[in-house]
Amino acid sequence: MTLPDGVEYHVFGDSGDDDEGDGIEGDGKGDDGPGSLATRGEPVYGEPTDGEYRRWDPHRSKLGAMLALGMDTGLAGAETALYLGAAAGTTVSHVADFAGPTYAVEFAARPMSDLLDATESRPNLVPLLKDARQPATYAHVVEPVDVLVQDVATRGQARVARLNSQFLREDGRLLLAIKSRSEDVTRAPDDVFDDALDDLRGEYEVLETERLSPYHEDHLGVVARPTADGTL
Ligand SMILES: C[S@@+](CC[C@H](N)C(=O)[O-])C[C@H]1O[C@@H](n2cnc3c(N)ncnc32)[C@H](O)[C@@H]1O
Repeated sequence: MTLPDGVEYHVFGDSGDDDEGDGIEGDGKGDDGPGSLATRGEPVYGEPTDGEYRRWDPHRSKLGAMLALGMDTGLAGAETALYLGAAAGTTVSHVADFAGPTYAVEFAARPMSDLLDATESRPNLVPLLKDARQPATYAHVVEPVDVLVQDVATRGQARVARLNSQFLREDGRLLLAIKSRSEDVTRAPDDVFDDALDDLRGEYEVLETERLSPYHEDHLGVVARPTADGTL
């Protein structure tokens, strides 16, 4: 697996709580060396740091889990990114550490102040207090992007990804985490994932899927690319 430029494995030492035993160090599919996934930037969520490195905790980040599990995200670094479901900035701050312009959409006002704090040292991180189900409300701000990252814990996650495909370049990637319980707590996760993948098709070609356990239970990581029609 290739990590994007700006993301690497770094040994934080004892206090850094490196990922031994989590399936990353030594035997993880995504093992690019010893230590823990890290980017360089100001800390955001109390994560361990070592100089300019900050640990990217895959237990707290679906995209971090996708990278730690060795999924082929297609990320190279310096991409233009649209992130849906930014919350307080845990994951999108790591994205902004290695990406170019990074638009962060979040509709809840409460986590916004933490997200704004994360933007202070990241001039490339653009917070948008918007509903990801209404892309027309931010279409005038967001330029075409190389990667659409989505982690919205809401019903209709595939629909949200379809609605936002308009921003994705033809050769871009959708990196989606689907949470089965947000769709229907009563159904088997595999059935929920099958329906969501069916819903994506037409707008996206699914390239890879992987359950995000042991980091996130009942979540599916999806890498997809837009189909030719209707993209920028
Ligand atoms: C699981 S949390 C995201 C965690 C975040 N991605 C991270 O790793 O740091 C899901 C977030 O999606 C947001 N959300 C849910 N539905 C949304 C929508 N329609 N538009 C924008 N944000 C939404 C929620 O408010 C919540 O903050």
